[in-house]
Amino acid sequence: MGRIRTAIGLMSGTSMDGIDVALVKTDGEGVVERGPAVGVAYDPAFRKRLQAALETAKTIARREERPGDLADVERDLTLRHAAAIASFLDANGLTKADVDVIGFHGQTVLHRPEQGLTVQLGDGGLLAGESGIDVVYDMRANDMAHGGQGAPLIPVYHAALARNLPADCAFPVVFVNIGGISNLTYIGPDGAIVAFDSGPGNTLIDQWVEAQAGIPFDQGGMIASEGRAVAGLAARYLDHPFFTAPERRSLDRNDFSPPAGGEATLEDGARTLAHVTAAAILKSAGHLPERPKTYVVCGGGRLNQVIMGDLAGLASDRGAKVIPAEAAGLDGDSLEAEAWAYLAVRALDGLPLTFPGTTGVRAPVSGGVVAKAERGAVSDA
Ligand SMILES: Nc1ncnc2c1ncn2[C@@H]1O[C@H](COP(=O)(O)OP(=O)(O)OP(=O)(O)O)[C@@H](O)[C@H]1O
Ligand SMILES: CC(=O)N[C@H]1[C@@H]2OC[C@@H](O2)[C@@H](O)[C@@H]1O[C@H](C)C(=O)O
Repeated sequence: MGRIRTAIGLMSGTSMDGIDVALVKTDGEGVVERGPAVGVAYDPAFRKRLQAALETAKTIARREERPGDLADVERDLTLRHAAAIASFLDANGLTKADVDVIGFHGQTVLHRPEQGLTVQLGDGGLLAGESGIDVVYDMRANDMAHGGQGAPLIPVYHAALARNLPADCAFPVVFVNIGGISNLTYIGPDGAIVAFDSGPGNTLIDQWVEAQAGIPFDQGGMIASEGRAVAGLAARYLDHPFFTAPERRSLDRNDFSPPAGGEATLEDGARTLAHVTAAAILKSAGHLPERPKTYVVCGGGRLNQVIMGDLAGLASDRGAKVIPAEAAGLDGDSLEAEAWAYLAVRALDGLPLTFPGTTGVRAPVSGGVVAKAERGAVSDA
């Protein structure tokens, strides 16, 4: 067992709905003690700025470029993370001295694995200075430099959690994260890990209901529950070459676009896209080495009852059961942030973050950049 550190993970995911903060005590290996967690929502104006940042980022050719107002957005984003840390510490009666490291994801604004390009806004040095805590950030780049897709990174944390699942979670187990994009991690009976992005998660639904009704997401799947799936529209998404590609690859939020306004009613569009989200996961799972027996679902999409209903139905047809993370004793909202805390500790100890079976990297590699609190210095982890 390695040294146990107290780490805080910070995740601003592809849904751009806010910052998830979670504390974990861990040795970066088998010891994982999950602590408090909180979600801090972005105000609508900042969410719009992030959405605009994705457009601006499309011109980036080298990952350090910050065209347009991206440098300002990065600073603002980082200061929001610093404020989230300050209020999290305060709310939990902690001080910076109680925390060894922060794992800082930042905001992905561009992800083009085929070009070896992935860009996360987030100034680790600024966050270390503001919080007074060492920060590990930019954890995707080293994987890409070694031939990986730069995502998903969460599988090594799923594998750690899989060691302590309730006895009724039969293996193979698949952890599914339904965020903006969905990704899955397969853990075989022998502990083998296979992981990849599995398709659009909530991003199409969010963009659809925003454009059609001016609301940010389909709470509980209420809108979808009043609609009917449009078969042709669903097929258009599920026939995307991504699902039949010989090699699994990671996705950019912009790889799938929402339907055009006239293609469905608000309800039918939401119903169709909820089905696409569920069916995409099962379609991608067809590339796994063995049929999964249990799906453990994390991320905001598990709160959409229509997605969950379709997922349960499709999985049951294949002899598998679907449970939300909470039924496995986990917290489906904070799991990604917990993972970034866990990854930061692994990075400090030089342990691999990614593996050939998770990102396609040539050999297991560590990663991340360390920004020291006291000196404002930055170095590779
Ligand atoms: N109560 C709810 N009912 C239905 N959907 C919800 C609910 N709460 C959140 N969501 C959906 O979950 C999304 C946020 O999920 P999550 O925070 O897991 O994503 P993320 O971390 O931003 O994305 P990613 O995992 O792709 O990086 C929201 O945009 C919304 O679509
Ligand atoms: C490039 C990037 O930010 N990818 C995210 C995104 O959101 C989900 C999916 O696409 C996954 O590949 C990844 O995040 C998770 C947390 C990961 O790296 O494991």
